[in-house]
Amino acid sequence: MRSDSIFKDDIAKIIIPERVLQNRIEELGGEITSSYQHGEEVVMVCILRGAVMFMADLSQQINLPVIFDFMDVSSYGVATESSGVVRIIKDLEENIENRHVLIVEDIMDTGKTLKYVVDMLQTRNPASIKIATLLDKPERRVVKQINADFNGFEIPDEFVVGYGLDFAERYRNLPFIGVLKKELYS
Ligand SMILES: O=P(O)(O)OC[C@H]1O[C@H](OP(=O)(O)OP(=O)(O)O)[C@H](O)[C@@H]1O
Ligand code: HPA
Repeated sequence: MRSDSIFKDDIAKIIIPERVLQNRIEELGGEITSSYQHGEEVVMVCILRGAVMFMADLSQQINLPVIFDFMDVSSYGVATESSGVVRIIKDLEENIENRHVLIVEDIMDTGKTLKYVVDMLQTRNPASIKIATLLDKPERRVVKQINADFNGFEIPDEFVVGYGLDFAERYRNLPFIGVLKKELYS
């Protein structure tokens, strides 16, 4: 972390440093590329807002023609516990029928958000749906029928911020994944 970081006193520890994060994203890009046919077009669906950083970096490591689209769903509001009620705030612009969809998500926690998004996109008859998540907190899973095809890191059950992930909309612009000090939200 920069020594003059405005958030320095809020982060208990860094669990995934910037370099480690970027190396893994490069690997994931390779895995994703080889999982499709050569030259196949993929519609990358970024789940706003947390997956913005991951979408931007991951897409540059995928050697396929990719189309960007964005969907905004929300279940957390300003809380650190999922409300369980997923709302669509912004839908896709693209018609995904008969197209290959790669959902790009920052974190799978309870799994409720991804389950909801996958079920909804499935009704639009895409050629395929795959999921790429940067982080997975398996201990927190409530919805068991959902798995990421590509996952960056498994992390313990701690509330993390940075690299797109927020607490009350803050900390998204940190270049690493860190654990927020408990006293800031408990
Ligand atoms: O597996 P789950 O328990 O459903 O949690 C994961 C979801 O929660 C967060 O979104 P949030 O609603 O906080 O929106 P944000 O991406 O805009 O921060 C995160 O970005 C995932 O989309
Ligand atoms: O640990 C987390 N941090 C930020 N947002 C989240 N959404 C689900 N889990 C988390």
